[in-house]
Amino acid sequence: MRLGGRLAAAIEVLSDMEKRHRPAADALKDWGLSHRFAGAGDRAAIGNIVYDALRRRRSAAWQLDEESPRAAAFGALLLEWGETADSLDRTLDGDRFAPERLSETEKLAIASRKLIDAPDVVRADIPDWCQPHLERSFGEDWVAEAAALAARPPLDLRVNRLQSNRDRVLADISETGAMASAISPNGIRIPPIEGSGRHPNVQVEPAFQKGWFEIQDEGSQIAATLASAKPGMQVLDFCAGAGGKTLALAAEMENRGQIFAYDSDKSRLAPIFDRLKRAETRNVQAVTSLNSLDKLEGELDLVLIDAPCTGSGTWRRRPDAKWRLSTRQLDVRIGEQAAILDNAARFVKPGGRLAYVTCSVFAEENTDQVEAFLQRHPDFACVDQEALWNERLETGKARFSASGIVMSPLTTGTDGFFFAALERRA
Ligand SMILES: C[S@@+](CC[C@H](N)C(=O)[O-])C[C@H]1O[C@@H](n2cnc3c(N)ncnc32)[C@H](O)[C@@H]1O
Repeated sequence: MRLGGRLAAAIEVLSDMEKRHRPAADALKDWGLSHRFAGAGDRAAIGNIVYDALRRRRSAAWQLDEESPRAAAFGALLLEWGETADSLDRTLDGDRFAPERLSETEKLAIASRKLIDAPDVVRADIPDWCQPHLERSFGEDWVAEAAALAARPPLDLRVNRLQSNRDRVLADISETGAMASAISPNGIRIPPIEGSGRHPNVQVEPAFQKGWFEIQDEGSQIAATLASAKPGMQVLDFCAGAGGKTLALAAEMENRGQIFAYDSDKSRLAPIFDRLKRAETRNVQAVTSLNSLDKLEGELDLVLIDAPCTGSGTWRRRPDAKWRLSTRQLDVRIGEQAAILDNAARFVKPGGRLAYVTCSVFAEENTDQVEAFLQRHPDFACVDQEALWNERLETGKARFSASGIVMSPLTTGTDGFFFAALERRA
């Protein structure tokens, strides 16, 4: 397929998403199933246009002065693929699979509108209601922070120290362009893709099959490192999900001590069993019944809460979620987070630690939660978060406050994450 056909396909997928209110991944999968002639390269390119269009939806609408799937897809090529109105005209000319070429009105809008003059919410590429939340979290940097959340993400891997080391994995996958991560001591980064490219399918690498590495955003790796699990500890991963952080904690603990991996949703926890096996993790018990944990009350060295959240820190990877999110969902998550904090804290032993993590950048889900928790639980106190960072990591600088650490694409080059460590008084 030429660019014109790929562009037309992307418009079709974006229209389908809009009409049927469905996630990008589902709409792209369906398109692929009903267009089997399209090769892997075509699918990757169409996916890239769709995801770029979703990341930059408001800028694209501003640029073309038109809000439609067509404007979003053309905008993606103009804003992210280095195309111009002229180059698109030339490329699409004579391509019978291409969408209608840019109209004179659209061309006029492109020529006369400069993104730098656009309102803040447009340059930030966010829904209006998110502005006060981002402004509260990032102060005067909020537009730049939000814009960084609208860029393409890298592919991050975490080396499993139970089985390998970073140099060995880097040597093994050297042809992928992988390099050591900037901050995470066990991290490897494959930079963001360009244009119509795609990230290598690292899951087919023998090194992956052997359990030498996992796919995990560097921010998530850093959060697991900051949790400070040590060999021999008794640990509860209270929202374990598919076990991304559990596996990182097990490696930090060198397979010694015990991790209870609990999740209230059995289906979310299910993939953990295969992952534990592949990583050769031997100190994890997956738990699906909260009652079975009762005997651990007041006994554990570390309780990690990787809380359900809005995911506003992951908009680079899931840009469709940015437009679906609502204040109502934010309120629901805030309620869940407070309840989980109260429920999980009782397992921490006196002198033990509670680590609270979200992949959101909203203060309401982060520092506000920590501060409200401390009001309700005066037997807990925050540790010095910046000192903890410096003790656990050799480099890097995030946004530090007394009640937590915020990572973001702009400051740490990671997804947006929040981490806070609290200690229960002995
Ligand atoms: C951010 S995800 C966890 C991701 C996982 N820790 C990882 O690193 O791959 C949040 C998880 O919290 C779980 N969850 C939601 N409400 C919960 C509750 N009340 N108790 C325990 N887990 C809960 C969800 O099922 C979901 O798997």
